[in-house]
Amino acid sequence: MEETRKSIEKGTMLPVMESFYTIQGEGSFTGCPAYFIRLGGCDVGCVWCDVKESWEAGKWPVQTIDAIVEGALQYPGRLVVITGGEPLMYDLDPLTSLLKEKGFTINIETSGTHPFSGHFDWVCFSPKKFKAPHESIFGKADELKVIVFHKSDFVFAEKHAEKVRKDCRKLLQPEWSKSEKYTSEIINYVKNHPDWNISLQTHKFMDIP
Ligand SMILES: C[S@@+](CC[C@H](N)C(=O)[O-])C[C@H]1O[C@@H](n2cnc3c(N)ncnc32)[C@H](O)[C@@H]1O
Ligand SMILES: Nc1nc2[nH]cc(C(=O)O)c2c(=O)[nH]1
Ligand code: SF4
Ligand SMILES: [Mg+2]
Repeated sequence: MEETRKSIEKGTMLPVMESFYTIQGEGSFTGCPAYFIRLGGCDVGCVWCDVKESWEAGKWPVQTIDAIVEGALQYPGRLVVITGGEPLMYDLDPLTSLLKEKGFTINIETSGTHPFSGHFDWVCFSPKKFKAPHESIFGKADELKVIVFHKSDFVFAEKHAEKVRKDCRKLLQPEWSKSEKYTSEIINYVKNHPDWNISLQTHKFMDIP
């Protein structure tokens, strides 16, 4: 028990809610086959979160990083997406080092609310009103993906855009249940603010994980 706790703290064992080979549905890598590793545990509490069952870390089996990487190696794709839950609740240095050793391209989906760790080829930063980001995310983000659930989210998006790198891609993604209302507003916004692009949750249209 104590050994497991220590291993989680070191990042050599991690709680895994699920892992699955699918098509990246969102963001810059939309359409790319990828192996998703969904770590358990999140303390952000987004009211519209589409994986609330991930929040309680203790609910999910703890796996060694060797077992996690072995799972990824079973599929032909060499792109891994680490998501959650909130993956940066854990030290991701050991897992990403091992994945890199095996030749994977490694992307992360994060709210950026915890100190940054790990080595990534692409960092998707999706800031949340429910918990402020940790300063360490701003220099790391390759993609700023803001979920639009309320009209105030456009201002929220611009506020975060001021803090990321100049070459960071800026994406607006409609919150799934409010898609009908906000997709048209996002289209208008992007046409008038061409430095922003649209991201949709295309896996939900395709009805795949
Ligand atoms: C479930 S989160 C896990 C990773 C991390 N906790 C985060 O929020 O970035 C993965 C992505 O799904 C987005 N997302 C979650 N629920 C959504 C919803 N109902 N509609 C649209 N996007 C959603 C998040 O903003 C994030 O970009
Ligand atoms: N297909 C697919 N693409 C995704 N992109 C980000 C996801 C996530 O939940 O982090 C996700 C997901 O759950 N499925
Ligand atoms: S930060 Fe991500 S996993 Fe956590 S509640 Fe928000 S959308 Fe869900
Ligand atoms: Mg998802």
